[in-house]
Amino acid sequence: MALKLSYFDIRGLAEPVRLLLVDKQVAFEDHRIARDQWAEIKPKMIFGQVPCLLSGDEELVQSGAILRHLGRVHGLNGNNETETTFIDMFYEGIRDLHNKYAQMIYGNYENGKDAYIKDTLPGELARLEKLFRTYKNGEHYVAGDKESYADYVLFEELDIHLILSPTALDATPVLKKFHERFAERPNIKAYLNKRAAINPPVNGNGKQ
Ligand SMILES: N[C@@H](CCC(=O)N[C@@H](CS)C(=O)NCC(=O)O)C(=O)O
Repeated sequence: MALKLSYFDIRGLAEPVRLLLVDKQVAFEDHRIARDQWAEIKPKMIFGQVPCLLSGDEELVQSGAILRHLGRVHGLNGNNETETTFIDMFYEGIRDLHNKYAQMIYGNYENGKDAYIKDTLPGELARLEKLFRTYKNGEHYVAGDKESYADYVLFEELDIHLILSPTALDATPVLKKFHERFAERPNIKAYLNKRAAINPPVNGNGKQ
């Protein structure tokens, strides 16, 4: 089934999807929408927004739905109901952190960045680290021995926070190790090297 992922030329909400597809060696067209094309494309999108994954002639939107779909199709969704629910719960927790990050990035970067790093982030990461240790003390993936869609989201979330603050993970060694391990996965490593040469913005307003 031909896949086409449409999004802006930034990392944003599409990057975990790209990471998952690259890691699983699923071929896809990485369609990057230029800002001046958006006015024409927006009305064609189900919710007027992207990312959008075109799978054959099926149009999938909402980043969480896209990730869960790929999770089911590629066996990245846990081995049983308990694991699947845990993975969903973990994903939603990351989304909550990402919403706080996005509020700061888009709404209050100049005045809010330092306070976000100092007052908001440590508690958020500590909670995620505690949850991450649920399975096998966090030595592998979100749900234990096998990767899930939430691992790609977690990796990207940690990665963008390291851009924001290079010491962000110093107080959460288990998450820090996960980030280091995940970056060494051969397909991810090759993608990260390729991406570094282009260095696309993380966010739509160029702040990161
Ligand atoms: N809940 C949606 C949010 C999608 C969203 O906010 N997309 C933004 C880019 S990150 C967008 O399309 N912005 C352009 C617009 O709204 O016109 C999801 O998770 O996919």
